[in-house]
Amino acid sequence: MDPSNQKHFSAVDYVVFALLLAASVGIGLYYALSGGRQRTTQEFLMADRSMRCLPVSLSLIASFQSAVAIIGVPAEIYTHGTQYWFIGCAYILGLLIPAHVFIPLLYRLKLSSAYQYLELRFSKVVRICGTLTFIFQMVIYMGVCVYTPAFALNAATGFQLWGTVLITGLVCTLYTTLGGLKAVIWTDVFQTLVMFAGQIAVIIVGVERTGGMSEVWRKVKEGNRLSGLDLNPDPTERHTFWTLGVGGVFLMLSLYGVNQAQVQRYLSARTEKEAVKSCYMVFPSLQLALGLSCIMGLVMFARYCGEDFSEKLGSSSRDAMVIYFVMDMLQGLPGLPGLFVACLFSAALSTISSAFNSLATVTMEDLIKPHFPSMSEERATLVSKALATSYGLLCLAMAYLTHLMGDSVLLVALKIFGMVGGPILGLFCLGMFFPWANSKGAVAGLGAGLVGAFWVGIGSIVTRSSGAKRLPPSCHINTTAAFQTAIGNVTSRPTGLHRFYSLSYMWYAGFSCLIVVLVGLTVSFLTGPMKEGEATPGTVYPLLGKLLFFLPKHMKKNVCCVTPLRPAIPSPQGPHSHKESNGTASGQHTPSQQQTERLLPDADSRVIEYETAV
Ligand SMILES: CC(C)(CO)[C@@H](O)C(=O)NCCC(=O)O
Ligand code: NA
Repeated sequence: MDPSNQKHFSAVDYVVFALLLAASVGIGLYYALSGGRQRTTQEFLMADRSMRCLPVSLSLIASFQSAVAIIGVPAEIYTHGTQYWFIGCAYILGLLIPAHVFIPLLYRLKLSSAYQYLELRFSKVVRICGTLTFIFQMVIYMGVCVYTPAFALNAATGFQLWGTVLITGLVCTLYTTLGGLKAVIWTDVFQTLVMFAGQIAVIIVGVERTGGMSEVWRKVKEGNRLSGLDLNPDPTERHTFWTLGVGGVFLMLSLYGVNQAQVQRYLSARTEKEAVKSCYMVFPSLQLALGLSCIMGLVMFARYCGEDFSEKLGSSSRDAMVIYFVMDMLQGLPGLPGLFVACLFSAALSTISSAFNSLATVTMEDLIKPHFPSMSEERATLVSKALATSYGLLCLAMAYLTHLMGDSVLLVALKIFGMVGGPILGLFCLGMFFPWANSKGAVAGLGAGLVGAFWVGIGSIVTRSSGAKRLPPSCHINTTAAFQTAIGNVTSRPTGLHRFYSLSYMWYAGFSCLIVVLVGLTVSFLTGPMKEGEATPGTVYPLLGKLLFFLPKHMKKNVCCVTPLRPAIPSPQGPHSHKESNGTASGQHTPSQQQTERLLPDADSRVIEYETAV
């Protein structure tokens, strides 16, 4: 970029930014030296299962709200209009289902890693496949997260690119390793507040400097940036109500239902009720975050009227222009550019730290501990800390990989969530909702889901079938209409495989989840489906039983093949009563020898709980 276009920081800005880093490390140090001083894995990885709902909920939004969203969403609104806002509709089911299906089921199993569920429900192999898929997902995502803010700052202000990447990665590794999950959650709380403060500051100053609310509104309307509800059912249409509001639900479920980073936070809550409450509290904050990013995109549009930034900012224009806009707006207000940079890095740090800690957890719990059952707690904690550090260093390497990709960062992040998170979601759905699914079916399903997702994902990159319609770079309605007819004449509908490749990326999660379930069920039925009572108690959610609530009980029992959500509590009438426990449609359940063996060694408490109950 031409250096004359670059904006510069004042000393105050550097101080504000340095304060953010210092405060984060300070919180890490505090939790290294207080409480149990991070000497057990229970504290380091699970925060002693003692958290309250407010910090948990702020930490939940921080996990997947990174600089990618802060920069990517305004850039999306600026170029394509406000259609993306409808992803907010997906938050409703995308949070209600985790709160009422996933959290109760996972919390009651007293897990440490979400993937432990897969061993309880299926087998060790499925657990390891699930864990490896998760590690793959988070390692790539982490690279995007650490690279994005550094790259955008570099393009707009000449801030040293790799120096910034290195500082972010190292500071984050430091406080994550020092303070464990408690530090991660409490820095998330602090960083989420800084994130909102930075966005609000830019919007207030931006509206002021573009001539007030009504002026912004007028320009946005003239430029045709306000999108109505697009109900086009075409699944290749990039953003419509269906892709965002329905496809987005699967994306949300893969993040808020089964992703270890989030499940670990639910499990760290002191009670199940607090966990559910924290999930509910994510809703307003996530809407606020989405709303602020959208408004920022609109203010930016009002300011530049869709001006094309590719000349000023080079190839990286889409994402870098957000920083350019911020620096332009905040010029002459010392401290505010620093606050925005702090906002950007808060968003990034809180995501990367969640990734480090969750990766250390699954590597420890799913890959190492099962092989060294007699490892001392002290040793295990030390290994977990070493793991957190190693993932921190790996993250720097992944940032370099992102550097080589060069696409819109929001697109890259959401594609990763869909392509890799979708199949994991499918695996959990297969286990929770389909009692017949067996372990062979699960492995085959996961494999097929990943192949399907990567086929369409890579196909779309190679054939460049993004399905994006660019809005004209102008404020005036006349040119808009002319531009749209011109576009309409040029673009023709893709056919055959090309049509498959142009599937909207918002459907990737739903599409791959569906493949996992379909292939998983087919293979299960071919290889001998599981029978009633074979699955570990509490691992199947009686979905069919709940959907067929109108059937008489004995018919449901035959059709649904369910195990109770919670080990059956004996009712006063004795063991043979037909009272339903916890609303499930099950009959009384007797554990077989096989099931007891299927429980993990560290699940002793569960076995006892169960046996005493029966
Ligand atoms: C996870 C969602 C989709 C929820 O709105 C949102 O936070 C988002 O678009 N995130 C993008 C990825 C990121 O910010 O790292
Ligand atoms: Na974040």
